[in-house]
Amino acid sequence: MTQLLPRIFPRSFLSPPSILARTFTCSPALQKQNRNPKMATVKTKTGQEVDRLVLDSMLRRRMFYTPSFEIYGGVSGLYDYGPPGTALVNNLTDVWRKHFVLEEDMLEVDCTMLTPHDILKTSGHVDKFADWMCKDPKTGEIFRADHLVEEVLEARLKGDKEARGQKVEVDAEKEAKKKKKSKGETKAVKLDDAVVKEYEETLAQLDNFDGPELEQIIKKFDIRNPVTDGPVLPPVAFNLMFQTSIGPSSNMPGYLRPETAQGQFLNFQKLLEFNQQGMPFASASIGKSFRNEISPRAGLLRVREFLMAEIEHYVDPEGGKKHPRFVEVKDVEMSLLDRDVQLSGRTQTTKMTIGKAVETGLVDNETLGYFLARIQLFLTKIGVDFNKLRFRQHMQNEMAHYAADCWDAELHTSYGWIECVGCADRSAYDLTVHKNKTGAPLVVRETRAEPLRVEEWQIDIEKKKFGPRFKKDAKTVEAAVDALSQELREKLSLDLKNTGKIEIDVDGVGSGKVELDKELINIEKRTRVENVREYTPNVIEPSFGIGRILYCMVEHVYWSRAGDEARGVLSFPPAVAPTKVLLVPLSTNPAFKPLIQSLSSKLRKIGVFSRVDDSSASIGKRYARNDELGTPFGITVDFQSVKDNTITLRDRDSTKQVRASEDEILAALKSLTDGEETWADIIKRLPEFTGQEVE
Ligand SMILES: Nc1ncnc2c1ncn2[C@@H]1O[C@H](COP(=O)(O)OP(=O)(O)OP(=O)(O)O)[C@@H](O)[C@H]1O
Repeated sequence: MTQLLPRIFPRSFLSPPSILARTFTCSPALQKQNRNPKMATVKTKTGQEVDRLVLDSMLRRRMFYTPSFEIYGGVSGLYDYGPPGTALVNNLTDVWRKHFVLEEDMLEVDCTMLTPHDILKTSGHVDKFADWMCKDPKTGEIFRADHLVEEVLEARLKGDKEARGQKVEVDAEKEAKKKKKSKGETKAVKLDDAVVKEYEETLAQLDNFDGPELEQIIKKFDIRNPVTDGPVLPPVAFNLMFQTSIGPSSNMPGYLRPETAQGQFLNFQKLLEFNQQGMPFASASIGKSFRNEISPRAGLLRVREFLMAEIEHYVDPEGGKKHPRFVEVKDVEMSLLDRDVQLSGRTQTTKMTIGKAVETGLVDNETLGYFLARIQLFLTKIGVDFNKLRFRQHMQNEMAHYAADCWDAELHTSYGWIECVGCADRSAYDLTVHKNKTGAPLVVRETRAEPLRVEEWQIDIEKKKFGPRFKKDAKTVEAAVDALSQELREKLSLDLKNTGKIEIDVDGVGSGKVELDKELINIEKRTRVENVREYTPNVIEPSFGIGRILYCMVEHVYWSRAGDEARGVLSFPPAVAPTKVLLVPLSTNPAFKPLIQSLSSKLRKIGVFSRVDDSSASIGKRYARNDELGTPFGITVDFQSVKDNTITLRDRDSTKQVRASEDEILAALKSLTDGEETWADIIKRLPEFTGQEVE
């Protein structure tokens, strides 16, 4: 009997009311998706060009993933993973844990997904975690503004190329969608050279634009609904968080978290204590995040619920943010696409070691550089093709105002370059805002070797009067006073002396301005002797989207045997392959059963996940099925095995086999799946088998 893969697979956490109320609605978005026009081309690792539709249908047929709630019509942007997909996710996160958490002694935490409003208000998500969308007032269609600009300008550039008789790479998916919905196809219209340049420059910097800038671009280039050619309204901000309320009384608004980071920041003080005040250190977390994307598309690449793996590395901002292990990665060569190149409208990457990139200041500091290199090592370990990987620096406007530097690891696929990992130096922003809001000491305290004498402007607050004057806002006002810079304190001390009162800005209190007089505060220059240094650590944050990485990696390891599209192979490295070894008895003869059962149990004991295929299909068919599932090794049991306990081991990629005793093959499998040996090592030390299995 065929041994089944584990049947536990995570379902989407989000359920539409239609499912919960058991009524039927059919999502037009999913219907559109299911119509599945001819797709773009996947360039495989062996250089073939395969229609993406072929890979897509293989992944669905083998149940790597499937649209959630499909029999109810589905909801775009929500997917369930099937057994091989779930195993792949688990193996990816397992490698991630070993590569980052274990290797660096990180402190892993698991925080709640439900987050009260106040936390996300303080972090800035309530006000700023938004994308820009525009609406076609006639059809009601909603577009993500930057995607709309991209689509229209790319179509015009394509039309220009056609008119100039140049070769055009066609994204057949987009073309087919367009044709289906409209009369119009891309028009072959020659553009002015200056216009082409302007379009290209705009596209290269698209991530750099905010809403008003996108509005200007839409006006300037007369961007319209690509289907109806109708005008669209100016972009408006759309917050991407799913709102909910916590508890039955609905008086505690909350959100499903859009990232795992905030839970880690809020536990900083306890984690530092757990780490016995040792700095630097990192926390890490793997968990679901939720974003109400305006236009989810491209399968797993843009979804509304996804697994994130995030690291928050806390570092002393003084001393250049050095990393003690940077020397181990400094020679790692990387493809870097820097900000200046993008601003000039180009997309060429520079190959450079990370050591050089940090030395020349291209990458801001060692700790950031260390993580960029470690991200690359992780991605190539799980099967990502180095030649389809680049690190793109964020442009100034693209970064949050507090970020010091930010790079995305992007992977090239049939959808173009896709951001899969973000790596940002978030400075001290997050810990500072939460500290200011709550008064919790999210800081590091270190005893100084030599006491430090500091001349500074100090503010004394008359607490007895402060409370009655500001009531519930007293703490917030006090925190704002504490946060005043030395420069401002000096200026305010003069104002206070001259006018008897001052005004300061306080976030979240009425109009934001608060008046303070001499009765409430006093500002004076004094000398302070500091025995303990107190500082807010800076945070370097590598942030991984597991689903995106999974899909891009699948495209990178995909190829078809002998150029035959029907014979797909997924060459997963053994560490991430859903099943490590397939056990195949030569036929359904009961004589093979005891040996298969004993092999199965021995493999379980040594921790190598196997699966039995004892169906009546031919051996070739059974292996072909497992090529599609990416199973790297196969053991065949024949009558020779029953006699002398020798078995064959087959390598998925080369289809070569070796024959040896059961013990030798099991030991080889263990070292192959642990990554201690490769197939090239095995075939050197065990006899190759080129004959036929004994029937
Ligand atoms: N809607 C999504 N679907 C799947 N993965 C996502 C989604 N949004 C973000 N991610 C993943 O989470 C990682 C970190 O999130 P981050 O906030 O940096 O993404 P982002 O810059 O908002 O992404 P994008 O610009 O593509 O919307 C991304 O690199 C990506 O792998």
